[in-house]
Amino acid sequence: MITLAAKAKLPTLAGFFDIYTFNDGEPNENAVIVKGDVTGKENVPVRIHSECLTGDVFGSKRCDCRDQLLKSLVYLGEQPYGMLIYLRQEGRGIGLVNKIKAYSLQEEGYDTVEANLKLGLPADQRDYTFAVDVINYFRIKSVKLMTNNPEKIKFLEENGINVSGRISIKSQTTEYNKFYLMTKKEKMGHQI
Ligand SMILES: Nc1nc2c(ncn2[C@@H]2O[C@H](COP(=O)(O)OP(=O)(O)OP(=O)(O)O)[C@@H](O)[C@H]2O)c(=O)[nH]1
Ligand SMILES: [Zn+2]
Repeated sequence: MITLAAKAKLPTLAGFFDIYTFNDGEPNENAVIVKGDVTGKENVPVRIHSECLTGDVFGSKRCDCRDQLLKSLVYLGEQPYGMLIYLRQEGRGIGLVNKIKAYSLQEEGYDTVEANLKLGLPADQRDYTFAVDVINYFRIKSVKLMTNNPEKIKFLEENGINVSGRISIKSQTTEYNKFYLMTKKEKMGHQI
């Protein structure tokens, strides 16, 4: 269950959005940015983006998060309606300190999945309940999910959301992220 906490206009590099924050009884302050009027609509393009401080903010090349974030924003900015749900689940839910510990292990040769396991943590600890609640809050009839991650689609469908399509977000492969992207494809089933 979520309730609206505050809403305001948010002009961005990708056009005009509204930003919503909600109370959901959890300590994380998630943000939702909405293009146009999504209420009651079908086939709404939705990006569920997981926080990556190193990538989203600092432009780290170890991952493709910033690339996906910017491409999603530009795409949404061109649509009549759509939204981006920004979930504060850094490091696939393990937090910043653990993610940096995992990076350090990756420098010793572990891949992104093995590094989490080595730390005694699950490979992916994320939960998309907040996203489900947001989609229901706007009474959205169906979504086109902007993702390469089949787990996100599965979670939404198992929780009663009608996923009418998938929009893939192709990100740039570089010498720094190619092993990470390959691991996502081969070990985490990403459609890339
Ligand atoms: N634990 C850990 N988290 C990482 C690592 N690299 C990126 N992340 C986090 O992974 C999350 C993004 O997940 P991805 O697997 O890149 O993509 P996704 O969100 O599952 O899939 P898409 O919807 O296609 O973007 C963010 O929370 C990042 O902080 C890493 O090496 N270890
Ligand atoms: Zn990242």
